[in-house]
Amino acid sequence: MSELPPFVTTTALFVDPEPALVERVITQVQVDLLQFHGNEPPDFCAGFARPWIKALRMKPDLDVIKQAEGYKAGRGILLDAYRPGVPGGTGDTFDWERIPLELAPRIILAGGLNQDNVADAVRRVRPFAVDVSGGVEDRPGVKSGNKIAAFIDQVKCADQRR
Ligand SMILES: O=C(O)c1ccccc1NCC(=O)[C@H](O)[C@H](O)COP(=O)(O)O
Repeated sequence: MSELPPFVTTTALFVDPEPALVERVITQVQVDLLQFHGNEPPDFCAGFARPWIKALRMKPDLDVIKQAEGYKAGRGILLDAYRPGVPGGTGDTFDWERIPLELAPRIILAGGLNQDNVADAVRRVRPFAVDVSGGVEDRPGVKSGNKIAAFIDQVKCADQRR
Protein backbone atom coordinates (compact mmCIF):
# COMPACT_ATOMS: atom_id res chain seq x y z
CA MET A 1 0.00 0.00 0.00
CA SER A 2 2.81 2.44 0.80
CA GLU A 3 3.94 2.20 -2.84
CA LEU A 4 0.66 3.55 -4.14
CA PRO A 5 0.80 7.04 -5.68
CA PRO A 6 -1.19 9.90 -4.14
CA PHE A 7 -4.89 10.26 -4.97
CA VAL A 8 -5.41 6.50 -5.36
CA THR A 9 -8.28 5.42 -3.12
CA THR A 10 -7.95 2.01 -1.51
CA THR A 11 -11.34 0.39 -1.03
CA ALA A 12 -12.18 -2.60 1.14
CA LEU A 13 -15.23 -4.48 -0.14
CA PHE A 14 -17.41 -6.49 2.23
CA VAL A 15 -20.51 -8.63 1.88
CA ASP A 16 -22.46 -8.83 5.17
CA PRO A 17 -19.33 -8.91 7.35
CA GLU A 18 -19.10 -9.29 11.11
CA PRO A 19 -18.18 -5.88 12.59
CA ALA A 20 -15.01 -7.42 14.02
CA LEU A 21 -13.79 -8.27 10.54
CA VAL A 22 -14.24 -4.69 9.32
CA GLU A 23 -12.44 -3.41 12.42
CA ARG A 24 -9.59 -5.83 11.88
CA VAL A 25 -9.18 -4.84 8.22
CA ILE A 26 -9.15 -1.11 8.86
CA THR A 27 -6.71 -1.57 11.71
CA GLN A 28 -4.28 -3.69 9.72
CA VAL A 29 -4.58 -2.20 6.23
CA GLN A 30 -4.49 1.41 5.04
CA VAL A 31 -8.04 1.53 3.77
CA ASP A 32 -9.57 4.83 2.58
CA LEU A 33 -13.09 3.71 1.79
CA LEU A 34 -15.46 0.87 2.72
CA GLN A 35 -17.76 -0.68 0.13
CA PHE A 36 -20.69 -2.70 1.48
CA HIS A 37 -22.12 -5.06 -1.08
CA GLY A 38 -24.60 -7.13 0.93
CA ASN A 39 -27.69 -6.34 2.99
CA GLU A 40 -25.95 -4.10 5.52
CA PRO A 41 -28.34 -1.46 6.96
CA PRO A 42 -27.31 2.23 7.01
CA ASP A 43 -26.39 2.26 10.71
CA PHE A 44 -24.06 -0.66 10.20
CA CYS A 45 -22.31 1.01 7.25
CA ALA A 46 -21.85 4.19 9.28
CA GLY A 47 -20.42 2.37 12.29
CA PHE A 48 -16.74 2.45 11.36
CA ALA A 49 -14.14 5.18 11.27
CA ARG A 50 -14.03 5.31 7.48
CA PRO A 51 -16.14 6.84 4.72
CA TRP A 52 -18.29 4.30 2.94
CA ILE A 53 -20.39 3.56 -0.10
CA LYS A 54 -23.32 1.16 -0.37
CA ALA A 55 -24.02 -1.14 -3.28
CA LEU A 56 -27.66 -1.65 -4.19
CA ARG A 57 -28.46 -4.60 -6.39
CA MET A 58 -31.24 -3.71 -8.80
CA LYS A 59 -33.79 -6.35 -7.87
CA PRO A 60 -36.95 -5.79 -9.96
CA ASP A 61 -38.99 -4.42 -7.03
CA LEU A 62 -36.22 -2.27 -5.52
CA ASP A 63 -37.34 1.29 -4.74
CA VAL A 64 -34.12 3.06 -5.73
CA ILE A 65 -35.07 6.51 -4.43
CA LYS A 66 -36.18 5.19 -1.04
CA GLN A 67 -33.07 3.04 -0.64
CA ALA A 68 -30.74 5.83 -1.73
CA GLU A 69 -32.38 8.15 0.82
CA GLY A 70 -31.72 5.60 3.56
CA TYR A 71 -28.03 5.49 2.70
CA LYS A 72 -27.63 9.25 2.21
CA ALA A 73 -24.88 9.44 4.86
CA GLY A 74 -22.62 7.46 2.55
CA ARG A 75 -20.27 8.96 -0.01
CA GLY A 76 -22.17 7.37 -2.86
CA ILE A 77 -24.48 4.63 -4.06
CA LEU A 78 -23.16 1.88 -6.32
CA LEU A 79 -25.89 0.41 -8.50
CA ASP A 80 -25.23 -3.13 -9.64
CA ALA A 81 -27.16 -5.84 -11.46
CA TYR A 82 -29.22 -8.29 -9.42
CA ARG A 83 -28.75 -12.02 -9.79
CA PRO A 84 -30.19 -14.20 -7.00
CA GLY A 85 -27.47 -15.68 -4.81
CA VAL A 86 -24.63 -13.73 -6.42
CA PRO A 87 -23.49 -10.66 -4.45
CA GLY A 88 -21.56 -8.98 -7.27
CA GLY A 89 -19.29 -9.36 -10.26
CA THR A 90 -22.14 -10.92 -12.26
CA GLY A 91 -21.19 -9.40 -15.60
CA ASP A 92 -24.89 -8.66 -16.09
CA THR A 93 -26.29 -5.25 -17.02
CA PHE A 94 -29.63 -3.91 -15.81
CA ASP A 95 -32.14 -1.46 -17.23
CA TRP A 96 -30.45 1.93 -16.83
CA GLU A 97 -33.82 3.63 -17.38
CA ARG A 98 -34.64 2.62 -13.79
CA ILE A 99 -32.11 5.13 -12.44
CA PRO A 100 -33.80 8.41 -11.48
CA LEU A 101 -32.03 11.38 -13.09
CA GLU A 102 -31.85 13.26 -9.79
CA LEU A 103 -29.73 10.52 -8.24
CA ALA A 104 -27.14 10.57 -11.03
CA PRO A 105 -24.59 12.78 -9.21
CA ARG A 106 -24.39 10.22 -6.38
CA ILE A 107 -24.35 7.12 -8.54
CA ILE A 108 -21.47 4.79 -9.25
CA LEU A 109 -22.78 2.69 -12.12
CA ALA A 110 -21.77 -0.97 -12.21
CA GLY A 111 -22.95 -4.22 -13.73
CA GLY A 112 -21.79 -5.74 -16.98
CA LEU A 113 -19.92 -2.69 -18.22
CA ASN A 114 -17.21 -3.10 -20.83
CA GLN A 115 -15.45 -1.08 -23.51
CA ASP A 116 -18.37 -1.58 -25.91
CA ASN A 117 -21.20 -0.33 -23.71
CA VAL A 118 -19.66 2.07 -21.17
CA ALA A 119 -19.81 5.17 -23.40
CA ASP A 120 -23.51 4.61 -23.95
CA ALA A 121 -23.98 4.08 -20.21
CA VAL A 122 -22.18 7.31 -19.32
CA ARG A 123 -24.16 9.32 -21.87
CA ARG A 124 -27.49 7.93 -20.71
CA VAL A 125 -27.06 7.79 -16.94
CA ARG A 126 -24.48 10.55 -16.35
CA PRO A 127 -23.21 8.87 -13.19
CA PHE A 128 -20.60 10.27 -10.84
CA ALA A 129 -18.39 7.28 -11.67
CA VAL A 130 -18.44 3.83 -13.23
CA ASP A 131 -17.25 0.55 -11.78
CA VAL A 132 -16.14 -2.51 -13.72
CA SER A 133 -14.81 -5.93 -12.94
CA GLY A 134 -15.41 -8.77 -15.44
CA GLY A 135 -15.58 -6.47 -18.46
CA VAL A 136 -11.87 -5.68 -18.23
CA GLU A 137 -10.68 -9.23 -17.61
CA ASP A 138 -9.06 -11.71 -20.01
CA ARG A 139 -10.33 -14.56 -17.86
CA PRO A 140 -11.97 -14.69 -14.42
CA GLY A 141 -9.79 -12.86 -11.91
CA VAL A 142 -7.17 -11.72 -14.44
CA LYS A 143 -7.42 -8.04 -15.37
CA SER A 144 -6.23 -6.94 -18.81
CA GLY A 145 -4.20 -3.72 -19.05
CA ASN A 146 -5.36 -3.26 -22.65
CA LYS A 147 -9.02 -3.69 -21.77
CA ILE A 148 -8.70 -1.28 -18.84
CA ALA A 149 -7.06 1.32 -21.10
CA ALA A 150 -9.74 0.89 -23.78
CA PHE A 151 -12.46 1.15 -21.12
CA ILE A 152 -11.00 4.38 -19.74
CA ASP A 153 -10.69 5.83 -23.26
CA GLN A 154 -14.37 5.19 -23.85
CA VAL A 155 -15.32 6.83 -20.55
CA LYS A 156 -13.22 9.91 -21.35
CA CYS A 157 -14.74 10.14 -24.82
CA ALA A 158 -18.28 9.98 -23.47
CA ASP A 159 -17.44 12.50 -20.74
CA GLN A 160 -16.20 15.03 -23.30
CA ARG A 161 -19.51 14.82 -25.15
CA ARG A 162 -21.60 15.59 -22.09
O1 LIG B 1 -16.45 -8.75 -8.33
C1 LIG B 1 -16.75 -9.70 -7.58
O2 LIG B 1 -16.37 -10.86 -7.80
C2 LIG B 1 -17.61 -9.45 -6.37
C3 LIG B 1 -17.91 -10.52 -5.55
C4 LIG B 1 -18.70 -10.29 -4.44
C5 LIG B 1 -19.20 -9.05 -4.15
C6 LIG B 1 -18.89 -7.99 -4.98
C7 LIG B 1 -18.09 -8.18 -6.08
N1 LIG B 1 -17.79 -7.16 -6.94
C8 LIG B 1 -18.17 -5.85 -6.65
C9 LIG B 1 -18.05 -4.86 -7.70
O3 LIG B 1 -18.08 -3.70 -7.37
C10 LIG B 1 -18.02 -5.26 -9.16
O4 LIG B 1 -17.12 -4.43 -9.81
C11 LIG B 1 -19.44 -5.07 -9.67
O5 LIG B 1 -20.23 -6.05 -9.09
C12 LIG B 1 -19.50 -5.16 -11.21
O6 LIG B 1 -19.01 -6.39 -11.66
P1 LIG B 1 -19.06 -6.73 -13.23
O7 LIG B 1 -20.51 -6.89 -13.62
O8 LIG B 1 -18.29 -7.99 -13.39
O9 LIG B 1 -18.42 -5.58 -13.95
